[in-house]
Amino acid sequence: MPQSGIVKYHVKLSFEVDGLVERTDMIGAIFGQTEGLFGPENDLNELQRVSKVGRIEVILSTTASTTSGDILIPMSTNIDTCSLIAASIESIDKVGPFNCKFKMETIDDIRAKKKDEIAKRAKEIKQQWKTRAVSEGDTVLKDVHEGRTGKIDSYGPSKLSCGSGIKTSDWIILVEGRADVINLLRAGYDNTLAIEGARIDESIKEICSAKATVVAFLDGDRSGGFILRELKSMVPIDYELRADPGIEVEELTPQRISEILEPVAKEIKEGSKPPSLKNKKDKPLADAIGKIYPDLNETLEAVALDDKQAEIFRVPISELVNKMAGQSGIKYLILDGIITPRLLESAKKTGVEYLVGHRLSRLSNKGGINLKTFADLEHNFVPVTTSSLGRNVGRSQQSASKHLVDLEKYGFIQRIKSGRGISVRITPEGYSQLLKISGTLQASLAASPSRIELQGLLVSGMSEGAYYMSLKGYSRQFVKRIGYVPFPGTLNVRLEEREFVESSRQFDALDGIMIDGFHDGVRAYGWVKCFPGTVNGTIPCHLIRLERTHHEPSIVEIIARESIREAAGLKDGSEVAISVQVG
Ligand SMILES: Cc1cc2nc3c(=O)[nH]c(=O)nc-3n(C[C@H](O)[C@H](O)[C@H](O)COP(=O)(O)O)c2cc1C
Ligand SMILES: Nc1ccn([C@@H]2O[C@H](COP(=O)(O)OP(=O)(O)O)[C@@H](O)[C@H]2O)c(=O)n1
Repeated sequence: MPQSGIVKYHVKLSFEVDGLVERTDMIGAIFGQTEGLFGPENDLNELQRVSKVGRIEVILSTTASTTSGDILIPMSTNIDTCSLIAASIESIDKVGPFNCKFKMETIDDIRAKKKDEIAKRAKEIKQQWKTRAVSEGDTVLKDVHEGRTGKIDSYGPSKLSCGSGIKTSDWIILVEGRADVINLLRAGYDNTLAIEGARIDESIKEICSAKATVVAFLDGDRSGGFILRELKSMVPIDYELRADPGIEVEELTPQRISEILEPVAKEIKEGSKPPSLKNKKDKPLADAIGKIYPDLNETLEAVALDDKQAEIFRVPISELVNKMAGQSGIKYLILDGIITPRLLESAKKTGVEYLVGHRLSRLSNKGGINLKTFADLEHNFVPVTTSSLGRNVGRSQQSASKHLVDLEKYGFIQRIKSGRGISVRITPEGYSQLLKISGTLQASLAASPSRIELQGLLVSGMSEGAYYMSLKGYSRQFVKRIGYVPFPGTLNVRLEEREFVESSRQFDALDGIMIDGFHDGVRAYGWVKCFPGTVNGTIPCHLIRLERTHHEPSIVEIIARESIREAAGLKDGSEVAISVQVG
């Protein structure tokens, strides 16, 4: 085979020799008798030297007195040279002392053959991919719509494109256009409605208000953001989903759609299950408690009800024992607190039948009173929306939703559907995990260091630091807030050890000196958080954390009044120690 270049042609010849010969005789005849016929550019020896002809294969078979066989010559020249070589070999009439005859059989175009193979394989891949996409779609379809298949349809007076399932599904996905509806149908979602243009149609408001859950799934570009804002001002959106940055929903693969939508679909579907009481007999009590729990929760008060569930009194728990003394006719006593032995005793004396609170402290001798917790009655759930939860923890709505699913999987929370949204509560297992975490946090905060020390190696980047640092929008603020115009650039330090990378994450939660992000009319620039410190013990600097960066977490960036490389005589690979003041 040619060493370099791609084999383009296989030149095949057959031969017959009137005598017994070996491979080397054939090769010798081919090279020897064609040499110099048509100049170096068409000479087999020369062509092989420049790797345009590969190793010549000779396949021999012999009889008692003759030899025949085939020759295969891999070539990467043009077809003219191939033909010329074939014709030259056909002109050979002697191998050693024996007469012979060569006959050109074929010139195979290897690239064409390869192309055919590639095309065949491509068809296979496409077929497999299509099959996979369809089966993925089917799974989602089965999970989400319990077997319904969808087709494109239209909705309302404006004939908005939609999936055929929007009328019957109790939740709806709002997308931007018809192509998105089609793409979501491919992925198995038929409860999709295209808003078609940023102006929100009246009929959209109508259908949304009739659905238990409304999901917005918009393009990952700027206009997707605008549409989302507009939508949110017109209709209540329970879940805000976006395609990946810069990508449109119509461009997503079925697999990606499923990754984005499935957790939400699952949550909606699971959330639709009504809460199940441990004991069905508690239903009337649970209903009664359900009416007062939202107003009682987190008030630290107690409410007493008579047998018709009418309120007798409502007092702070601290006054409850005194209040109960001498009371009669209390059937239900419900408190936003723990049922203690003292309260139990007092309730017994008053003739209370049902005593309900958040938890029971160690109690013995119930004495005929029905003791219940809100958890027993499914009433200690807190309503949440995954978008607000995401906002609170600085994550996307998708990841908040995924976290809730995971927390439930581990048994730390329970979720139920409530009204338009979901409600969650922490399980005893979740509560004990929280206690553990809070203990660890308290211990580490008590020992919280006043400096964070990091070590790493100096590395170069893509010279973007200098550009950003030179922008007026930043440099004006730097002077005001850190007291100097920094050297244009950032010194990148790669933290080689995991413990330093972990330490550096603390900066994200710490307050630093803020340099605000800004907009220059064309694009937005992110914020910068600065922490004062020193490099290698002497050079004053600020470690910066950026809202937007292309660096991975193992790289920290340092700014200073001067060039740190020059001041400390550093080059790529030099060790850098950073000491940053915190708190
Ligand atoms: C003051 C400052 C502001 C920055 N603002 C942005 C920004 O708005 N968007 C962005 O993508 N990167 C921003 N960057 C980050 C750079 O893109 C980059 O991640 C890094 O800071 C410098 O890269 P380099 O080491 O390859 O030069 C900013 C960097 C600095 C120093
Ligand atoms: N205070 C500073 C800031 C940057 N620098 C260096 O100045 C150069 C320009 O910074 P930059 O952020 O544009 O470049 P890279 O970090 O992308 O290589 C880099 O070689 C930095 O390491 C420095 O020596 N001292």
